[in-house]
Amino acid sequence: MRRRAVKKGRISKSRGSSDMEGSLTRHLQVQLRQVSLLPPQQRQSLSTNTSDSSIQHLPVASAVGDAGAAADLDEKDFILSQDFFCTPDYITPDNQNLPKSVDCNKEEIPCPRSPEKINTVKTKRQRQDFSSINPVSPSFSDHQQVIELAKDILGTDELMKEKLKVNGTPKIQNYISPSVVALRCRVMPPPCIKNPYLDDGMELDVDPFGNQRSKCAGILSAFVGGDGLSRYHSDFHEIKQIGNGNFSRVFKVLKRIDGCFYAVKHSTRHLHQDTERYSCLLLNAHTYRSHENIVGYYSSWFENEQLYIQMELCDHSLSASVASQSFTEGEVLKILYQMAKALQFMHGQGIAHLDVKPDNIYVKNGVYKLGDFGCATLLDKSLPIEEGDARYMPQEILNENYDHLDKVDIFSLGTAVYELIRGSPLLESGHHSFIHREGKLPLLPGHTLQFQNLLKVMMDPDPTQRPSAKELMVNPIFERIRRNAKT
Ligand SMILES: Nc1ncnc2c1ncn2[C@@H]1O[C@H](COP(=O)(O)OP(=O)(O)OP(=O)(O)O)[C@@H](O)[C@H]1O
Ligand SMILES: [Mg+2]
Repeated sequence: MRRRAVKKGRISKSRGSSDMEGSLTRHLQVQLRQVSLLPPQQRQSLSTNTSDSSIQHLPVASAVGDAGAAADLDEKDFILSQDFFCTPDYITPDNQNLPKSVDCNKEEIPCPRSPEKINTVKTKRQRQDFSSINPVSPSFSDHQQVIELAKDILGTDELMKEKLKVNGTPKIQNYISPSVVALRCRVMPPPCIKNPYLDDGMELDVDPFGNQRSKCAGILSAFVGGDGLSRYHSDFHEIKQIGNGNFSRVFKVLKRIDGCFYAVKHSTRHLHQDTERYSCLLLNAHTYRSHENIVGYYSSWFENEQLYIQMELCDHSLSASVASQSFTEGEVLKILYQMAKALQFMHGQGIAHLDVKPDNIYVKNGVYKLGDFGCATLLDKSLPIEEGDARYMPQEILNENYDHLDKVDIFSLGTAVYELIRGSPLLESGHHSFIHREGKLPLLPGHTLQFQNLLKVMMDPDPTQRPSAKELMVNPIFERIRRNAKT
């Protein structure tokens, strides 16, 4: 099983018509495989424990694995948000999430478990909550705010019912209006500009909400503008675009509810099939791991058939530095050591990155982090393989030998480091890229023999001769870095 990438700079042998689907389907398979590795009792308990956000994808995965369920999923516009148990899903049609016994087409729905008294209390609480989370327009009363929003969202009949409820003299009792459900889903979290508990040194010079504070326009456009409900716009305030990929755009955003900055990647690929969507969500949760040298992952979801990934915001990637600065041996060794740590972690989880290159090595506060898991796959070759950038791929990959996928990452890392130390980008084809694949590295004047030998062995044409990430980390060349890390 193999796939070939179509990105610029990537190997581009035939992949049939499944260029875009390839990694996505593979993503699904990665997750399914992991799910199936769990013992049945554990799977059972996980799938029933919906309060644990880290495993919320499991029921979805098992649904995909089940043929009957899969057919069901085809028919429905199913809820795709990973945290679907906790937050409203903004792409799901309004009625999807209601209990089966509730007929969502009727405005007046009997609610057997909601006696009048409890309804009143709930209404009060909802009003209070809304008031406390509305710093955008503090002069607006909560009631007024709800009604104003409702005017935009609901029809007049529904509005009357809302008014009656809010006034505390409900004419219609034991009743949940779909309008109320819809309205609840449209409540925007508070725009917290800066999280007071974090001191990450990243502050905005200007108030990102600008004059929207005094107007309702901003908040309303986030609710009802463009394509309808948008989780992206209601949860985040977009600051600026910070990157452009082949199939993606990356934005610096401020999350309204916690006041922290994140990077959100919009995949510009349109994912029409449920399986494609699931697989994207699931792989992302699976591969972005909690490790100091791996770009942090927070969440992913779909809007308008596009995948959104909320990630840790980094300062920049190393590709920006290749042309502008040349690295000293000491700096490069630091990068090498930290990337070896990231790879040791990933390989230990049975995952190969397959696209290690300066572009995918990010820097944050002086710490190097491996990111972009678009080509990640399982080491045991049980999944299709999509190689990354051809310039960083060893010869065995070009020969379709996938026996040592972990060593492919080692070769790519060696090549990336070689490029950084050389201070100029590798060409897509030509003398240098050919030579480095043959293990005939030109000497690097001014650099220690120990360092040059290490690069040479990392880029050995025979993958079995290359050190593993674990072996790399204990190389004596990193002695000083290890000592410094301990102190
Ligand atoms: N977490 C992040 N923090 C800061 N900047 C980022 C982050 N992720 C991506 N970027 C920026 O966005 C650019 C594009 O990233 P992306 O991974 O989408 O590129 P790509 O690999 O070319 O895209 P694709 O995955 O579609 O092929 C990066 O080069 C980087 O400048
Ligand atoms: Mg990338």
